[in-house]
Amino acid sequence: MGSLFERAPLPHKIRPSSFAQVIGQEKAKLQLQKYKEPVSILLYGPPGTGKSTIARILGGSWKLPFVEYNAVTTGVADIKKLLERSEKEGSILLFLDEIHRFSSSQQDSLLKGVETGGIVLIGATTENPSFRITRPLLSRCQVLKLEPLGENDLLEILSRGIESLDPKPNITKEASSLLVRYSGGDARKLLSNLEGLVLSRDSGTQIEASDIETFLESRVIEYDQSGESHYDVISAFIKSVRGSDPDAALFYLAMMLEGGEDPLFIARRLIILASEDIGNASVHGLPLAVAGLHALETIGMPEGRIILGQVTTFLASCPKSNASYLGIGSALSFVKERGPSLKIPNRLRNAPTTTHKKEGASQGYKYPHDFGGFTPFSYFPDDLSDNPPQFYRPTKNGMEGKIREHLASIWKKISGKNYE
Ligand SMILES: Nc1ncnc2c1ncn2[C@@H]1O[C@H](COP(=O)(O)OP(=O)(O)OP(=O)(O)O)[C@@H](O)[C@H]1O
Repeated sequence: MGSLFERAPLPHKIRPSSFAQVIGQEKAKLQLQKYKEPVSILLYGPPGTGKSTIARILGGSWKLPFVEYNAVTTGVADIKKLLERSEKEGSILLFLDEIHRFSSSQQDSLLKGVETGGIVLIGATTENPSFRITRPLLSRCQVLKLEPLGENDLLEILSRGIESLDPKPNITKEASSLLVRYSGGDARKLLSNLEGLVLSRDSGTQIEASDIETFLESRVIEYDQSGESHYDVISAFIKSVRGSDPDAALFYLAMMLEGGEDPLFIARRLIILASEDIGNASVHGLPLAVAGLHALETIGMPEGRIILGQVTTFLASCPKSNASYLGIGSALSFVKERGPSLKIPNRLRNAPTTTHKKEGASQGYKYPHDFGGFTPFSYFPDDLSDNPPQFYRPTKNGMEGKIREHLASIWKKISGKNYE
């Protein structure tokens, strides 16, 4: 058991690292321990009952590199990249949380890897796989159902949590039962509530049933981490940052933190936003968001809230541009349509040998620094030179405005570019 990070949230800190430490789930454990060789599995069960925990344990016992994605923030391109990596490095265990959020075509992108064994998939879902997982994927996976954790299981997990806290809190039996009842069978919620409760009180005082009620009542916002409200709040959060409203963004950030959302999940979403919605309008956005994730991993909670608060307010206050996001999107569509038939022009090829030179490689290339840093030149394949496509259309926002002015000034005599 344990986490790399001393200050990691309690559920992470005491996550079981072997089947012997997993409480309950006897039927599933019995079945899982039979899988000596890697197999792809769909774990179906209520939130906080051990799905990601089990995936990690399997990864360890099969000695496979472990990659964790959430289907909400993952696309076909990520799966393709993983497949390419597995072709070079061998099998990879992909733990795909919320797999039911993948569309049919996204699920199809997993088939090749699962079929060849390059990707050993462990998909986690709270929804019945027969309805939400495509037939071809379903037929390639073992389906295992995790049961809701019973009262005794939850009490055992709670006492593990209590034992691991320093100083060890003093909680009455009634208070423990109440915490279990309010967890709704979700061990993560149970442990997060315990941690929140202990942090909100002076150490050494006895925690009674009435304290639990007061504490939980103060959490006015009903926030269901794996249900619809999780997606509604993260969506409202992202939209507020994108919409440059730091106050609304902080409001939704606070809602997520109060509700026990995984802070690392929030930090990862901010990294994507920094590139997708701010991009070159403020080039400080992406490095700050990445630094935020690293800082959070090092510092943990509750201080991690300060880091998330800073990253959120900065990104919300930055000028916005989705020009590079749109640019790579249209370049990818273009290459998909035209790419294979287009040749790299000789003037851009390297000429390391005399044969290359004889073929004309590098002939006509103009080294921009010989011309003061820039000289007009045709970089596209010859078939496109007459009418070169323009993918990047910088906005006038923030620093991108300067980029746009610069590009306009150097490319002004060249047809096909439009920076007006
Ligand atoms: N069966 C269990 N035995 C012991 N601890 C558990 C068990 N299930 C969950 N936990 C505790 O709860 C935490 C969260 O569990 P885990 O991430 O495995 O749940 P999950 O089923 O993947 O949830 P979700 O669907 O919400 O992602 C774990 O880190 C661990 O501390």
